[in-house]
Amino acid sequence: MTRHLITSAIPYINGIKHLGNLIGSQLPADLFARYQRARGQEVMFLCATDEHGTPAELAAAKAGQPVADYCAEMHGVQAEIARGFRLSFDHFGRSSSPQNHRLTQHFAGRLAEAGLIREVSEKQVYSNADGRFLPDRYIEGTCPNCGYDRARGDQCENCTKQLDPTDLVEPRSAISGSTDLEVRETKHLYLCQSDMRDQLNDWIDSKADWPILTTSIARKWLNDGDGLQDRGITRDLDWGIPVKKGDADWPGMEGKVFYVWFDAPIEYIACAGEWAEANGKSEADWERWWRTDKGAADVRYTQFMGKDNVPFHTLSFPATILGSGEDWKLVDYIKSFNYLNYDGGQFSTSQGRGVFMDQALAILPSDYWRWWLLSHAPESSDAEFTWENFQASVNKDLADVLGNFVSRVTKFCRSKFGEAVPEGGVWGPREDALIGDLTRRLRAYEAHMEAIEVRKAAQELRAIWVAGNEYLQDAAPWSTFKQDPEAAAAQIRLALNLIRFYAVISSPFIPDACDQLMRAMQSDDTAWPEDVKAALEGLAPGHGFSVPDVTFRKITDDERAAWQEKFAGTRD
Ligand SMILES: Nc1ncnc2c1ncn2[C@@H]1O[C@H](COP(=O)(O)OP(=O)(O)OP(=O)(O)O)[C@@H](O)[C@H]1O
Ligand SMILES: [Zn+2]
Repeated sequence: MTRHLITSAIPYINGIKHLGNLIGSQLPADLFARYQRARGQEVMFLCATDEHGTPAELAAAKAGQPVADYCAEMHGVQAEIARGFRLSFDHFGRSSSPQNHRLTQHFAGRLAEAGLIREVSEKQVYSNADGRFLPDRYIEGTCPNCGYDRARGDQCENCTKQLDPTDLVEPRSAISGSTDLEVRETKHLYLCQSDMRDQLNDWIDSKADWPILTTSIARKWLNDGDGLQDRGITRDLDWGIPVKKGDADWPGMEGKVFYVWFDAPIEYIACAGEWAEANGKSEADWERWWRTDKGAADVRYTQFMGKDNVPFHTLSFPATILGSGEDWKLVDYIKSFNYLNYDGGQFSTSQGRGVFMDQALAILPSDYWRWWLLSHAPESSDAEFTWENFQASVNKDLADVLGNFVSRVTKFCRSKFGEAVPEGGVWGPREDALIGDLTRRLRAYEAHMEAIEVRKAAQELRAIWVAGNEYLQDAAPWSTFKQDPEAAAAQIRLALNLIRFYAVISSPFIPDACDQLMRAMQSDDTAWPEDVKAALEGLAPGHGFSVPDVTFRKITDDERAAWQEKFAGTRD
């Protein structure tokens, strides 16, 4: 048995996530976790909300709430929506947890002892009216590049140029609007990533099996200009993890917090501690997933994320782990994704453009979305969500192929043989051929799932559903029945068993529908079909079943048109 530690990039707290976020991280991670559990492996699947940083503070201010309250509420909202999409996290934690505070301070202390943190004096904008420094988005002004008058301290939204707060012309505070600003010297901590460049380079070089998307982004930053840059890991903010060396104060760093990108990945580890606390487990119980000196040596760790998160996971976080000199588990495989775009443009949380997870669930059950998103995952290039494509895939794959098979088989059996698996007849060459075909396809499906080739796995699964339909079409039990009811019974016995077989193997993609099919087949035998023939004899003659309600319905043209119009603009 393999032990799989699986983490999804942790979604930022400042709003409900869109379908791009979902397919770029949480959903494929869930697919992999469900698959490994179905294969009998031990899985620890963790995710959390990413709660620190200026966007959270500003979103809370906009909502008129203290930032801690805002984050607690939004965490609840995101957790509820994750349940709606059947994301099977073992724990959905929070980067603001006490566990993450302790661990982040611990790592900073270890890195300082190892000489991997240096103090840098830098110039920052200070607002006299607000009595504070104005990092990143706390400052607005005119872009020196394009003249846009609402550029922010970290970036101009108009021309996309990356800025520093001191670059802005006629700067003002985003909090009070005050222009009574001055540039002051302040000290910050930098993680000496450049000292670890060779070590990181060797580590990346050893990952020959990683997706090119992952390694190419890592190499770009390793070799960019003068090579890997040191990164500021502290900020002048109130909300965040106070800068400390372990549990000791850090002289000169009073009132500062760690930068969100320093503490966010550490939450992957802290989240396991939160899981232990929430489930009455011990320290040893979570450390056996994370400490190679405490039982995690045989763990395989896989991370899932969109491409913009790759530098932090291939360089910064490994630098933190390696630099600590402690035996923490390093990631074994990083599955990264390109972007899913929305109907000719980009999904955008800040502009409210696209379909958001709550809106998706309000119009259709999660399986419809899971199937479309996973079967169109942006793996080799960016992908695009269009309503036409969504309608076509759902109607064809889910309604016409899978749903129709279930409905025809169960209804035909009920009308001719009653609501139990019929007895009589034997299987012949046609059934042998089908079993041979299904066996080959199932092994291919397993290989794609192991390799986390999401689209290929979906294609193979669809082909397995199609094979059942073709068999049914070819065997035509409704005609056979007229001359040879026994032969028709054997065909339908196979087809009913195929429904259970489908429910078992499709469950990582469409778990609710599969639960429904298992109930209809009155079976709780979810064992993975190692031997396809044996699996197709699992439901013996006389085993009861019921005709399920419509498994998947079709999306009408009117619905498609209405949704297209409803989601054409932006959400407020
Ligand atoms: N359009 C997209 N397609 C696929 N993955 C995406 C897309 N946009 C963001 N992601 C990924 O979603 C995950 C969660 O992202 P996060 O909550 O940090 O939002 P984000 O990257 O700020 O995106 P946005 O501002 O659009 O919400 C990350 O792994 C990110 O790389
Ligand atoms: Zn600009």
